[in-house]
Amino acid sequence: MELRFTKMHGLGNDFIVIDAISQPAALSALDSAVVRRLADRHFGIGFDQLLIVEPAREGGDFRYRIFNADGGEVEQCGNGARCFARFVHDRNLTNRHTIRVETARGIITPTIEINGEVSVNMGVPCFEPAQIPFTAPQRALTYPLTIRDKELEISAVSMGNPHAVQIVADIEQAPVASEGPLIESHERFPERVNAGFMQIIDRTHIRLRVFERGAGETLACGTGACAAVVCGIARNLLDNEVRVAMRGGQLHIRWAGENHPVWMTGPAVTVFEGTIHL
Ligand SMILES: N[C@H](CCC[C@H](N)C(=O)O)C(=O)O
Repeated sequence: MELRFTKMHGLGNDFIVIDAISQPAALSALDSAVVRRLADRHFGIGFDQLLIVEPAREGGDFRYRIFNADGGEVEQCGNGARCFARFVHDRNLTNRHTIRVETARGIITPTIEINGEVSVNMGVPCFEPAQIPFTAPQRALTYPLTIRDKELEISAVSMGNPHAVQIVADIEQAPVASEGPLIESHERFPERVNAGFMQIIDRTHIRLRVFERGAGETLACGTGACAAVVCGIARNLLDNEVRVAMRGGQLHIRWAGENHPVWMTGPAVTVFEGTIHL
């Protein structure tokens, strides 16, 4: 079997996008073992996540499915949402500039801006531990989290997918490689978690690194940027509009506060087209 794919990235967080509307056989072919093999940067194509474009089922324009490099299907991907919008727009699968995209955790609405960037309403963040999911007696701004012999102070939030965010003094010295995997697989996160490391530069500017669930440290993480900003705003450490600088580039995040949606704006780039031989 052959499948056409498009290689894309959002600030270096890289994806392959597969149109399962014109290639319905993709849905049965892409099991977790195949996704893992394709994700390998030597034996496969190489990507952080695989994105699938499916026909809508619940009144949206499209359905959007996301698989991490480890083969696990997940609920949300922010950089991927911008690339998804760019993909369906550039292939004339829609003539809309604001697209209603069904995800495992509700509808998100990317808009292709005049300057070519993509803005996405990423939905309302959820801080309730049970919804993240995260084991904690009650909702709090921060929680102690013990890994090996060290107690961390984290915030926890869901952007549809789970995030644990901690503040560090120097992002370049942050223990992402050593602590990231321990946080990712911590028992208090029964579905594992994305581990964010945030350095606050000032109330409108942070630097961020994310050890992603199922992918490891990526050059950028869209939901991670949203999670870090809303946790910072909830702690009154940030204003409502924040520039998030990551290794792959910058995102602009806006949040008006509790019960409001988070807005993310940034680029989406098409790199090449290819054919998978399964
Ligand atoms: N690793 C994430 C999915 C991809 C998120 C990230 N690439 C983004 O841009 O939001 C998870 O397991 O929840």
